[in-house]
Amino acid sequence: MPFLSLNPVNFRNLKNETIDLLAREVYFTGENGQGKSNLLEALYYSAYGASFRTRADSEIIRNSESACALHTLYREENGSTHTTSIKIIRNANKIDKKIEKDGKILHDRKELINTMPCVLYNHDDLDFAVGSPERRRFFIDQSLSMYDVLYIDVMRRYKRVLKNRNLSLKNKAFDLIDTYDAQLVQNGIEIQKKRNDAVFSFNQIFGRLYEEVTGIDGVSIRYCPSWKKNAEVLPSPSEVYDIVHSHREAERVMGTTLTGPHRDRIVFVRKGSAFVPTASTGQRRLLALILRTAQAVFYTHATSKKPVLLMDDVLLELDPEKRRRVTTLLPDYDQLFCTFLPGEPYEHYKTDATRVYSIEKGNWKQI
Ligand SMILES: Nc1ncnc2c1ncn2[C@@H]1O[C@H](COP(=O)(O)OP(=O)(O)OP(=O)(O)O)[C@@H](O)[C@H]1O
Repeated sequence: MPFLSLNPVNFRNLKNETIDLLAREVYFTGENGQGKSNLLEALYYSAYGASFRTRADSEIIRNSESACALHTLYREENGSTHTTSIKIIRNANKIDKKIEKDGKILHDRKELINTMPCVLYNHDDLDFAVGSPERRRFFIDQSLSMYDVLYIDVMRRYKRVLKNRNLSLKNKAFDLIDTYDAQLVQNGIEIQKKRNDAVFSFNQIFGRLYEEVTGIDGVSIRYCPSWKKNAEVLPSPSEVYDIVHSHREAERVMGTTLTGPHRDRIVFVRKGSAFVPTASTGQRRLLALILRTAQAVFYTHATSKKPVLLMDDVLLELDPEKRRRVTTLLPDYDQLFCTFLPGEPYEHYKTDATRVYSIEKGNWKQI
């Protein structure tokens, strides 16, 4: 599934031309603020129909323009080539988005799933180690949503019922709560099970990789579901109902749903204790980086397909030895895109087949 070419049109500062991506490794090098991350963002947007940097699609349209587009050509494993085309149009107060695959309109961006699965390594990943519990839930949800349409569906159903239930609690429409509970429990249990299985699979990969890079053994990921029976066993539906009901009075007072997957926690542990509070900044950064590698391996285990890796300046902060270890432990990939600042030793990593572009003011030139 490698990208063969990308044609941005009015996408941030990128020039409106087609960039040839026909290589297993493509490097973008340039000073800060020239458009390297914009290129990675354009590739990611083509793969998922959304940005990893902003939720506001209006931001990606070039200043002073009213619409932008991204056209890609990519190849599937069987050798067939396909196209995607995404148009984003600013209309009065709203944004219209039109996604096409091989010229056919897709009504939901989830239909892009598995087209060009991208695993993105970037600065903000540090949040997975030190940010709020929501960020770690996001990571697990994203890992599952990369290949499992049913997970996307169940998450959407859960979020919808949660929103309605919270609204009823806030408006004191308590007679509706029983109906919402049935949907909350049913969808919530499905999410818990998939998250539990995903964390189990991550642990088959993560601890070993982390030890190979840092020398620290025994670091693992612990899933702490909001609805729990004990540390090992997820509760049955009737037990979940009991948990939900036992919070009813408190919820009436607070006006919000107090239990469920939206309150799940995911923590890094070592020898039974939380690992992050005692980890150094470098060790925290590596947690996030290795987590991305584990995400790529997880995807390949689940689908037998290799992802595209997008690496945005992530090697920059590592010392040379850690860099070497991280790069030798990169997961199997179909294609790799990597950004570098001028002066970074990208020559060490490149092969004869690597395509290197220098990026300046949104323009690219092969070097
Ligand atoms: N909507 C937009 N319209 C026009 N230009 C934009 C828009 N959004 C961002 N830019 C420009 O894109 C440039 C930022 O590019 P990008 O984030 O890709 O930098 P970079 O090359 O990755 O640098 P760094 O190494 O600092 O991350 C800035 O010059 C910014 O002004």
